Amino acid sequence: MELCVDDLSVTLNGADLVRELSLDVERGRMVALVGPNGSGKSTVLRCVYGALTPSGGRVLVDGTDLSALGLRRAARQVAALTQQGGTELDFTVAEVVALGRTPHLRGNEPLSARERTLCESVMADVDVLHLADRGVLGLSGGELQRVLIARALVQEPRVLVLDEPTNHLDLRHQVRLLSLLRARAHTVLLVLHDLNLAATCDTVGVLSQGRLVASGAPADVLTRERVRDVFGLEVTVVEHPLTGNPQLLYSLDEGAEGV
Ligand SMILES: Nc1ncnc2c1ncn2[C@@H]1O[C@H](COP(=O)(O)OP(=O)(O)OP(=O)(O)O)[C@@H](O)[C@H]1O
Repeated sequence: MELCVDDLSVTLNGADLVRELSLDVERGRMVALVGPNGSGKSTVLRCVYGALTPSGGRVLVDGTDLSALGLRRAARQVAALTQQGGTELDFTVAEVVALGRTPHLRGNEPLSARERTLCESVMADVDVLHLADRGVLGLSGGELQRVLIARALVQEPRVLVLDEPTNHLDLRHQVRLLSLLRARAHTVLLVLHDLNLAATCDTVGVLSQGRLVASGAPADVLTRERVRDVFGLEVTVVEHPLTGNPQLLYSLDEGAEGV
């Protein structure tokens, strides 16, 4: 198993944010975590990429407990796109992407020819190569998000952990990103709010109040009853005519109780 989240619990300031959560991601598979705001998705990811020490349980990557590794070695195992992943300094796009190679470099060692080619090809993949010489502070939200995704990809980790990677992306870039992750057979744990995008993943895990209340194939998990129970929303579930994945349809009338 590439990533094994084993009996994870997080208690902060007396609140149980994550409760006894276990989840595996096989090599080359994509697992989406979905759930209402505040259900604990980011907290789980923070434990996986090492920003938070769980109160109980452990995270294993390829059988190794990440907490036993130093920062550099851990960063070769897991790369993260976080919700607060921006930069306050006006580095160029190319410089920010190249920072993804830091865990693989010694001191001020320059990038090798292979690494420079890797950075360029990943920038082309996520459609930011044309922005290479621009300062990141002047980018649009979606452009910056794609730069940060590129930085995580060039890190070449075993496992990619992506917290709402489609945030800010237009529809074409959302689809392009998930297609790329799938085509390259990356091992991915990601948080998504769009349940129809989550339905394209191999496994969907549903969080509610810190508990994993369902996990499995999208068609088994994304049912009308579960969406009603967990999200409090009435949806109609139809089968995608081409892929067979479940697709959720909703109308504004069903969500009219206020936010
Ligand atoms: N340091 C903290 N102390 C107390 N509670 C916290 C702390 N950090 C997060 N929380 C709470 O933990 C809960 C889970 O937060 P988390 O960010 O994991 O949710 P999420 O499912 O990712 O939500 P969203 O969909 O809104 O991004 C929330 O209620 C949040 O307010």
